[in-house]
Amino acid sequence: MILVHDNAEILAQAVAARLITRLVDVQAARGSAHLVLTGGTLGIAALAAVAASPARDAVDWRALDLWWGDERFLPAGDPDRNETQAREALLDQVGLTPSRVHPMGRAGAGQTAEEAADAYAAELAKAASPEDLVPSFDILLLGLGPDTHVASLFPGHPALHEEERPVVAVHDSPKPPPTRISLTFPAIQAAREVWLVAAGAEKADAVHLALTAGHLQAPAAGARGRERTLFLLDRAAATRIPPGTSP
Ligand SMILES: O=C(O)[C@H](O)[C@@H](O)[C@H](O)[C@H](O)COP(=O)(O)O
Repeated sequence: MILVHDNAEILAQAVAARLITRLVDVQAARGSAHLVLTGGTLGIAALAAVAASPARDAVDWRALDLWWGDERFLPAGDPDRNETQAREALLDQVGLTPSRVHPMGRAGAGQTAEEAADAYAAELAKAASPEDLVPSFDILLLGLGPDTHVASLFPGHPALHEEERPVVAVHDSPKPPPTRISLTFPAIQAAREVWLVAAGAEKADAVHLALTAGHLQAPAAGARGRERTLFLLDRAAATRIPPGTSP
């Protein structure tokens, strides 16, 4: 489903409202929820909007498992880490269960990016059903790069071809910093719902490709959930959507 809002600010507010409502519904049905966060301007703005929402604490934050779709492989606390930005925007303001917050590895902690990716895969497997590699994520948020990247899956990079491992290290990222950790398509596509969030004219072509191309040409074309896929856009990012297409 494609939803278009007037501008980035309203989009962030609408994503926040939708996220709160969906988490409340999932927790009512299953008692807990798994949410995968993204970095990027909109991804963080949506978290800040959740933090400011009067309905925020309708979510049972103690019964929420938080994961990341990707991470910049930087030292703990580095302001450019998606984890740091998520903590500042929301996580430090709500009563999460610390053991249910699952940040990806940090540089300078004695692990290579590869070792950190393997450690994350083990953490995912531990939280998953015995036959699965990752938990059944209820909502997996993704931002969208102008080059159609999602998480840290960049066009032309080997991570696009990973069909087994749920998490990989990424080097030479065209978007700084160069070293990252990312979920792969198998992990992303294991999610019940994938919500792709994008705003700005510079994303319009990427949105078009995300709806019309293959995932090896445009990684965002692989951003699909098992049960539902939402493209949550502002008008400027939605100008090149071919009539009648949906994710
Ligand atoms: O670590 C990251 O950089 C993000 O996870 C990345 O995938 C981001 O979501 C997109 O690049 C969109 O970012 P903007 O919304 O800032 O354009």
